[in-house]
Amino acid sequence: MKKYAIVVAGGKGLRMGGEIPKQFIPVQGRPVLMRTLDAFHAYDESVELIVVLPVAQQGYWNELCREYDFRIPYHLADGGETRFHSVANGLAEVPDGETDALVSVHDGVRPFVSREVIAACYESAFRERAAIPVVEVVETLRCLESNGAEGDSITVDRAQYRLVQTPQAFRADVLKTAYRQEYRPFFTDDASVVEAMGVQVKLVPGNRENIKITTPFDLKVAEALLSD
Ligand SMILES: Nc1ccn([C@@H]2O[C@H](COP(=O)(O)OP(=O)(O)OP(=O)(O)O)[C@@H](O)[C@H]2O)c(=O)n1
Ligand SMILES: C[C@](O)(CO)[C@H](O)COP(=O)(O)O
Repeated sequence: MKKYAIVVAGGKGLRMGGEIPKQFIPVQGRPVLMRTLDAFHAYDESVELIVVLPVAQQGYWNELCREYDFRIPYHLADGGETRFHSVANGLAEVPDGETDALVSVHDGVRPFVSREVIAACYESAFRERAAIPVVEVVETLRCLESNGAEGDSITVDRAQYRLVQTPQAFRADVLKTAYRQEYRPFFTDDASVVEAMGVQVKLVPGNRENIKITTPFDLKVAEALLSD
């Protein structure tokens, strides 16, 4: 069965700030995005990788690939206005009609996804059509009431919630059909897009190290995870 992985790195990284886009920042000497692609290649060399990058960053990325002698093959697609649009651009690189192919979508800034989680997502998507990794909430959770004022909130049952990670894996035809929908602001991941057309999404256990490098603090965590 053919497997694709769309690795999205088309965002602006506003919460990270800084000169270098966060997907290119070296962590323990290797750029984040390369580490993410390494993880998929280590899982299965036959996975076809599709990297989504803003047009303005593609030249810099090509330079980095030369500098680091990065040889893992991949297709390149252009970043879009939102994550939804970036995924849609990546999905255009997956040929139509490969009805039994599987496609996963992974954040380029989640380099610590485990091989087991990647495997579990593809395997579950093969059986169930759609699968995403999640982890339990380990802190007490409060819901802000009506106007979101901090004094006006209640504790909710954390057992009823999960934190969502990527890769999010799907049968190719399901994902392609879902991404023909009009963009809606609550499409913050791929599961929400697929669910909007009535497909149920299976949850599989994620790995807690699979953080989304979003803020400068996350970079410190990433350095620490690699220093063991
Ligand atoms: N237009 C966009 C927006 C986001 N992403 C990707 O989606 C993933 C998750 O987004 P996030 O980490 O929040 O990245 P940014 O949108 O870049 O961050 P911020 O919201 O801080 O600007 C990232 O790999 C990001 O590059 C993308 O491909 N295209
Ligand atoms: C897809 C995602 O990483 C799952 O947790 C997340 O929804 C991306 O959200 P962001 O606000 O664009 O970081």
